[in-house]
Amino acid sequence: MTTVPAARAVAGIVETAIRTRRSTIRLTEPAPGPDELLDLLAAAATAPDHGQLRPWRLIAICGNARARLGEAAAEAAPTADLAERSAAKHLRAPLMLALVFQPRDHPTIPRWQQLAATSAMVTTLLLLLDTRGWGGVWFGGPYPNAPQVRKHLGVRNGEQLLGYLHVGTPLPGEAPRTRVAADVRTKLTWLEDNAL
Ligand SMILES: Cc1cc2nc3c(=O)[nH]c(=O)nc-3n(C[C@H](O)[C@H](O)[C@H](O)COP(=O)(O)O)c2cc1C
Repeated sequence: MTTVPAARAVAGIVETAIRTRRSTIRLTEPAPGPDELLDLLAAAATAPDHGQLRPWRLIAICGNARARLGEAAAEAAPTADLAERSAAKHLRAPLMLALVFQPRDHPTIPRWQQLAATSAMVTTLLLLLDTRGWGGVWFGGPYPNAPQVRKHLGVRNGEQLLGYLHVGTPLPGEAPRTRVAADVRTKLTWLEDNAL
């Protein structure tokens, strides 16, 4: 006889948090400070991670440091217009978290698994921010591979900048965006063979 497992008491709350989370693009002050960020990061670091390699590090960029990073990114832009736009992007949120992937050479844990673990950590961090009332969104750039940006942030050889989390307070009065449910029926295949 098979029995259905008992759900943990937090099941409904966790599921609601996941189903209602949205990325927040329009952000304002304040943003979480260093103590809260470390606390959130400790929680996010519980995400699945083969070998607990934690192959990542974050760089928190706030205040005038955002404008200076914006200048470095602007240098990498191919046109003056894109330079201006890319510089402005660095001032959209009070806090930017540069996501640095640090893959290790490992005999049994390939790079792709380390990248998957890093992505799981970032996704968990976004969910935690959202549940605490902070807003956050993951942007891939601008120009994460540009030498100017890598040098400015001190991204070392072998490391890869996976973009930035913009973090802050959702603008007051913004209605939460509703989500169109994904049709996942074509995303799941069952293989079953009950033959004796
Ligand atoms: C690795 C990664 C990079 C992303 N880069 C961008 C980006 O550069 N620009 C953008 O508009 N959205 C980007 N997105 C998508 C947003 O972060 C966000 O997921 C999207 O706006 C959907 O919002 P939702 O998270 O509320 O579903 C990226 C997402 C991921 C996972």
